[in-house]
Amino acid sequence: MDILVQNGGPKKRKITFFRILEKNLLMMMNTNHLFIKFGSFLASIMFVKAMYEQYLPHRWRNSISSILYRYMYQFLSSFSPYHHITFEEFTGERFNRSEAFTIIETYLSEKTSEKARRLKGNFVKDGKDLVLGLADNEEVFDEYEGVKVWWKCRRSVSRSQTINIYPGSNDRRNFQLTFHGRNRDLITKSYMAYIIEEGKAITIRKRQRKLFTNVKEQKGATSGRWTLWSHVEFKHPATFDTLGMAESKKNYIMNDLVRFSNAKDYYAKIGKPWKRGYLLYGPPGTGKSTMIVAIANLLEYDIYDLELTMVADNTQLRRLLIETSNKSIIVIEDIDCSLDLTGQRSSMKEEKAKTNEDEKDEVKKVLKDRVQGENKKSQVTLSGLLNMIDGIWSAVGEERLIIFTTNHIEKLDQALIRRGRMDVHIELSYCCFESFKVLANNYLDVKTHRLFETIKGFLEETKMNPADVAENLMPKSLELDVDDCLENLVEALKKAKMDDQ
Ligand SMILES: Nc1ncnc2c1ncn2[C@@H]1O[C@H](COP(=O)(O)OP(=O)(O)OP(=O)(O)O)[C@@H](O)[C@H]1O
Ligand SMILES: [Mg+2]
Repeated sequence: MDILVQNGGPKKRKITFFRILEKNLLMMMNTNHLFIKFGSFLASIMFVKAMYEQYLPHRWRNSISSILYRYMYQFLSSFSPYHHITFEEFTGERFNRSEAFTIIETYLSEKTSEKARRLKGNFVKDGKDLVLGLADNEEVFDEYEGVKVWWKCRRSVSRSQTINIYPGSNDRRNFQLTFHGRNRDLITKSYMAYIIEEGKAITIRKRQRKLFTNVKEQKGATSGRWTLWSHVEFKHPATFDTLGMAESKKNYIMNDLVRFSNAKDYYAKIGKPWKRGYLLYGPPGTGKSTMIVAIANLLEYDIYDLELTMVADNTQLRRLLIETSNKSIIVIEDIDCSLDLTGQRSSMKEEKAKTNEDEKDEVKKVLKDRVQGENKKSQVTLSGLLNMIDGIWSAVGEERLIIFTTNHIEKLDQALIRRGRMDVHIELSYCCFESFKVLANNYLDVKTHRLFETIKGFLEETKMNPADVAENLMPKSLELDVDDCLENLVEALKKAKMDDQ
């Protein structure tokens, strides 16, 4: 409300103002009537406001207003039982987003988006997913162990006159958490720890998983940092459901994996880094690589496919390890062919025997020659690899699986595969009837068939890997004819049996 005193010059007007104010204050103090006291109090405030607007230079007004507001706020909040914690979006360096703010934002986007009335949406993963978050200045409540707290996303626009080259960088956002003072301990200790854990878990759940491979050092496309890994989006439909394997073995492996992924405290208790080694061995085409994908899909981990021949030396191997993220699988496929690691701890006699054996195996010989050629560049040693698996550096990061695959377990150095390094050894073998049933169900949607008994008999007598069984089960035309597919398989099994004899 503006009060104007129009008569007289500015000096006279000022005097009139003070007189009226004085009269009001005197009236307020002298009267016994509550109503008049209150009325004159209000009138005094209005006069002060009018004088303030009339006589105070404009440049002072904002700062005086904010000081007054701050003191009034402090005065009122000293009576309030509620406490506040503020998390700024940017702390310290202006363009470094605060980790706490990001975690809270993620937490609130999932936990409170059902409760908030005003939300804001954003597309992520190249426009495939919609993420909802709290709209600016919207408040929402959350409950923790029966205690209610309030979150508010506050946004203010800086009044600074400087022009900023970064879009939106004049906006300041923060999350304000409000709670009753009597719950202070619970909120600052357990609730905050809970938010951090949940926020991180949600981030991991929602992230786009990646398949990494090691490269010669290059600049990361998004981070701009020099990196040794390049990646693509990880998408592979193989799961434990589609994996042909005896049910009991499958359950054992799945239970072991799930137990591992929930065993953070256990590993801390026994004083071991939170990692586990798996060795998958068996003939070609028995599902080793497929199982790695199934594991990654089960635990929602990233995969780091490490090509050892591309690694210059042990130091680079260590750097590669450091650059891997948590919740990931580090895979070295065909470890027996990757580098000539096997001979380094064996005696000369064993080495010679091994060479003779290899020469029988033509494919392996070609591979070995190639690897020996590439080895000239790579100086990774067995001890370097052992250190990567369980040396001091292996404790960098957590929740990681290291998986080796091989077709020839007998050729590997015992030090490499002993328990503690490769904790679980899983043999993937030729197709058994149980594996066949899983494949038949996947490929043909059949659980029983008159030819099943015949196939069972053949599978017991002959060795066919699941990859070949799967290929025979694939319909050869657009129309799915179960009889045809199963007969194809019977023919193939017959042929394999004759070849074996
Ligand atoms: N146990 C299985 N269950 C389902 N599919 C399988 C299985 N084994 C093999 N396959 C199929 O055969 C193909 C080859 O399997 P995979 O690459 O996993 O074999 P591998 O054991 O890794 O072979 P290699 O030793 O040659 O690397 C896959 O595309 C997969 O579809
Ligand atoms: Mg493979």
